[in-house]
Amino acid sequence: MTLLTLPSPAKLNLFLHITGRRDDGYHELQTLFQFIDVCDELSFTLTDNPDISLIPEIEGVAHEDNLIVKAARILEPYKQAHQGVAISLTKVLPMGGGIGGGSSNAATTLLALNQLWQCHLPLEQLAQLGKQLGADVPIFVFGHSAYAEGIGEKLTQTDPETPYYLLLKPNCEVPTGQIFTDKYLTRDTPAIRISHALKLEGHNDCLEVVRRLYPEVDEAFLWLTQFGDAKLTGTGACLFLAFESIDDAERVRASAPAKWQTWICRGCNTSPTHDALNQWIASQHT
Ligand SMILES: C[C@](O)(CO)[C@H](O)COP(=O)(O)OP(=O)(O)OC[C@H]1O[C@@H](n2ccc(N)nc2=O)[C@H](O)[C@@H]1O
Ligand SMILES: Nc1ncnc2c1ncn2[C@@H]1O[C@H](COP(=O)(O)OP(=O)(O)OP(=O)(O)O)[C@@H](O)[C@H]1O
Repeated sequence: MTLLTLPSPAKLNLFLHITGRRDDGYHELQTLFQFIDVCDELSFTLTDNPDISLIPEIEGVAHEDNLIVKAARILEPYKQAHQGVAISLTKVLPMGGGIGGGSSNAATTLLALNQLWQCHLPLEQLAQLGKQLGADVPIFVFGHSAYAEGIGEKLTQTDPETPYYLLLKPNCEVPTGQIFTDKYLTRDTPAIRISHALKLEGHNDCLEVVRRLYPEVDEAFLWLTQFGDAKLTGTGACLFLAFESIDDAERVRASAPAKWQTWICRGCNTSPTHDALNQWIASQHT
């Protein structure tokens, strides 16, 4: 029985500029992605029947709508084996948080089944397949911090600093589509050069719209701003603040109102999924 267990991390958008809107309604972005070591966990066991099972299902998400199942279905035509897969999920990452949990789960599934089903697809092809499931899937497939353009799929690998972060989830979920269709969203931030991206004190163009629509985010943003340069990730709802020391981060966390979920985490420039997968591959060859 082959068992592969992988972490499925969250991402932060260290900045997110919206530079335009395409004819299909999708937005042109310039953003800097970094992973954090807050993760869901997915376990994959090959089975003798061709089914794709998932335990537990996510409440409110139908089996075939789950991005884990969708990712497995996308890979099915490429599999060299007749086996199906039993997947178990430990969900930690809040949904509608702007930290990309669903996209991360999809990418982790693509990476795991590419090995277990012996599909032998290169990362570029996995990312291309994953893009159909969400704009954030390619970065999780690629597995290295990157500066992104296009709708988030044109990636340039980079290595930003890896501070500690206090991640804070206000008591609400923000649907990505709602923010991108808001008429007050800034869509004309001047494009920057890639070479400037790492030196940039960038901002998130979604912040003002999210604060106006979600008073919970506004309140949490004002609270976190007392301690430094608080930022929104993606289209929210999560906010984050960087710290040089874990003790400083812990002190601020200790004073956070109990109604908000908080995590202390560390930025990582390689995805924990890839670290674990590489270890597993190495163990298969010994
Ligand atoms: C905001 C980010 O999280 C930044 O990393 C992503 O761009 C969003 O990625 P995602 O959640 O995977 O988004 P998708 O599931 O592809 O899209 C959700 C909805 O957001 C809008 N959307 C998304 C990405 C983008 N570049 N422009 C858009 O206008 C579209 O209306 C789409 O229907
Ligand atoms: N495996 C999954 N994990 C989380 N959400 C899923 C999953 N499969 C489907 N979904 C759906 O995707 C929606 C978005 O979830 P997700 O956790 O990716 O939010 P998000 O962090 O705001 O995403 P993003 O940062 O990509 O905008 C959920 O509300 C849920 O309906």
